[in-house]
Amino acid sequence: MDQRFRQAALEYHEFPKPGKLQIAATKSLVNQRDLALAYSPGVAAACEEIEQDPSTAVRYTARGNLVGVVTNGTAVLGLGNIGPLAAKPVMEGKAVLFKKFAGIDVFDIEINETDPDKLIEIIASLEPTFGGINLEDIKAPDCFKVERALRDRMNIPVFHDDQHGTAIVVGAAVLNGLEVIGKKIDEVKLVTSGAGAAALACLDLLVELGLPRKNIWVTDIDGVVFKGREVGMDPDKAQYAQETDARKLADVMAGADVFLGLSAGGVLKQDMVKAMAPQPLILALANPTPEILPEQVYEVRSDAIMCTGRTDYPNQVNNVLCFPFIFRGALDVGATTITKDMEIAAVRAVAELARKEQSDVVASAYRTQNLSFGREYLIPKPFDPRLIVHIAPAVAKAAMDSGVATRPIENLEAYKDQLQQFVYHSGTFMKPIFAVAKRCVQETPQTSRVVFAEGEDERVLRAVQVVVDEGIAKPILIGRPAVIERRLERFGLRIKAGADFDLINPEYDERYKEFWGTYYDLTKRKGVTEAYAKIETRRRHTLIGSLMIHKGMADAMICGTFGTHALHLHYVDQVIGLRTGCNTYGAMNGLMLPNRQVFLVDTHVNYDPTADQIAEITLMAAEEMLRLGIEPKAALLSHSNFGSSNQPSAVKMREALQKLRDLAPWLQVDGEMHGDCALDESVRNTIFSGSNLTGEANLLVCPNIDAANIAYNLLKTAAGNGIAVGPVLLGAAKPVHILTASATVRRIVNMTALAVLDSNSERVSAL
Ligand SMILES: NC(=O)C1=CN([C@@H]2O[C@H](COP(=O)(O)OP(=O)(O)OC[C@H]3O[C@@H](n4cnc5c(N)ncnc54)[C@H](OP(=O)(O)O)[C@@H]3O)[C@@H](O)[C@H]2O)C=CC1
Ligand SMILES: CC(=O)C(=O)O
Ligand SMILES: [Mg+2]
Repeated sequence: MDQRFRQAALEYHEFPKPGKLQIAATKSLVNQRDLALAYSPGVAAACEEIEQDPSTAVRYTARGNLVGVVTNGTAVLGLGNIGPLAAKPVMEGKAVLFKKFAGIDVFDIEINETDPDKLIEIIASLEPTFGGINLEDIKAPDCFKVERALRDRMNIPVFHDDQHGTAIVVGAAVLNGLEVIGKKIDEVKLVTSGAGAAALACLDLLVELGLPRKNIWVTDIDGVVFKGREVGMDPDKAQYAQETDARKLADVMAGADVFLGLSAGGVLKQDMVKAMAPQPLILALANPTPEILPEQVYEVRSDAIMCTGRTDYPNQVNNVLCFPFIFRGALDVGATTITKDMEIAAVRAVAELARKEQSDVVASAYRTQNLSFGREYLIPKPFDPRLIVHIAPAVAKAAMDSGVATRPIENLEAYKDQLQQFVYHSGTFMKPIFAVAKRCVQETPQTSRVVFAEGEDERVLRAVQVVVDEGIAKPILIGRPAVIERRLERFGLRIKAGADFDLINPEYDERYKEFWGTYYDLTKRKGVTEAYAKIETRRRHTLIGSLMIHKGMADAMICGTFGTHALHLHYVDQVIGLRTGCNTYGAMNGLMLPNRQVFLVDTHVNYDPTADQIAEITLMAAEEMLRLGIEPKAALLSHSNFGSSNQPSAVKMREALQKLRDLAPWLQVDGEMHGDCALDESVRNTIFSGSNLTGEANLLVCPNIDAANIAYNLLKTAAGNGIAVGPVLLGAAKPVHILTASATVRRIVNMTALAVLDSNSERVSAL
């Protein structure tokens, strides 16, 4: 890990609050009555029900959706025995992944105990708290004993993620890898480096999938696992001992079709790779440093297929593809354990998903990568929103078939639909946009230059630090060099002018004459004199940024962190103007709330838009949402509900609806309607039947700027920790986003990624 990334990781963990987790209450507690219900005396009712019938705990407590991620810190990633306290960041991380990818709540439990028997007692005693136990980073062979004992004793799923989560994903990658190179699982030779928790569980599952035991050669820190070896042996390892004189990894690599590394960084050498069979499949999965890096493999074997455990290379084989979803399925049917059949169902679901056509969401999100099934895409990406919809129902069904489901699901199709909703509500949608932006920067930096008009602002500087760390844009800052340098130092930021970003000094730039000349040419018939053009070009940074885009020196702009929207739009309009075919600008704001995504228009531009403008803005917003991989469902909002009022604003929305129906017959849109009808289909259906709008609307179109702006700010503030995206400027000829004075660092970063997507739109949509 380089020093910069290390520093970024530490900052991520420390700010704005230490750690990655907090507890959130699911019930309101705002008055005396709530207090009486939540606590004494009301809570006693829930206690008594559970005492009489323990199965009701799933109704009255959070247990049914609560998993304990439990470790004693004895084999943490590839870091070794670093102890339970140092393991806590990893366990918090697993908790975040459970929540983000599958909506599962987690308590991370770090236990200061290395004696496996005592560990078993402690964990077994936690059964009343949890719906499932995810064991994590406990060293082999203790982990085998602990898991077996807990599976016997506990009546909830116990799953050692490093064993079975890894095995499931490795199983899928091996099945798909062999399919790509045309080899059969019962004919290949496999060599491991590592004979610990992960490696042995992978081997057990691969044997289950058809790999003959005699074709497996296991090595660990003491070399080859052979019959008669006495050092570092245990019964689980002994099952794979071979009758052989070979003693070292290098001795068994000749002719190997598959290498499975679950040991430590740098163990596999180029000479060993050279000795492998044609088209070798190499899974170098040690974290954070793999047994060998892909570039080292390709130097000596261009015919190899590579997988690592890391995000920054293709084919990320990591148990994150499995554990959130296998628990989702198991919890939803109240499984009492996780059976081999549930694991195999998960393997098949992961493997099949990579072979399927890409969903719209994934295709639009990762469009710049080659994501058709093949050498660089053996298994799905962790942010593939289809994972939950595929794996969880497969696991739930296998649990029911195995007879371990205490709450069987009658209608699996309805269950899939319910999980689909989760995908859209989970707010993971920014991440793939970052991935595309990053790819654009790597491949076409010349069209990924974003100019930040307010380059001296603290939030902008902090955001640019993230932009540079993440590699999601080529930043250009407008600001005084001495001021920027001083502030970077004061805020402890690491970015440097020249190396990480270009700097435009508004007080002195050789191109000043060229800039004001262009501005004057563009505006001399709009009342701007030469003298005024000179003054404006020196003091208005949004104007300088717009001129840079106009002259091809930048590709996109982020501005507006001070002042009014109109102040900035004025210069954008003068220099960049409307996109061909557009008659108006509009502003769209998105909110990624915990349980829904909504976009609102027009929050910032048109004070009282006409019906034509509303129709045009709605259409531009819907198209922008489609580009983000979100299916737009538009509601035209009003104080009037489907014709209940004839006030001018209601009539205007009805006219806008007719225009939209003509302009965009493909768009799900209806109105005019109340806000509750928009967001709740059941309310809508009681008022009006036959709407072409189904489900929850996610594009809320307001009759005027007051309504849109007020609704947006109320929702944003009331929702607390939702992610805000916007305002997205609609209608401009080039990607420019005018933010607001309340823009946060996170919002600036999000908008930068969006701007890069826009500035590469021709390339992105051509691919
Ligand atoms: N990509 C993924 O999803 C996952 C990756 N992993 C990674 O796999 C690795 C092992 O994890 P886990 O099985 O949980 O840990 P364990 O401690 O249970 O096993 C580690 C194994 O690797 C062996 N080993 C350690 N150092 C070397 C070395 N230099 N050369 C050869 N063998 C060595 C150990 O041998 P001995 O016991 O003799 O010391 C042991 O057999 C870690 O790097 C971890 O990050 C784990 C789970 C999931
Ligand atoms: C991914 C994981 O669980 C590990 O490396 O330990
Ligand atoms: Mg682990």
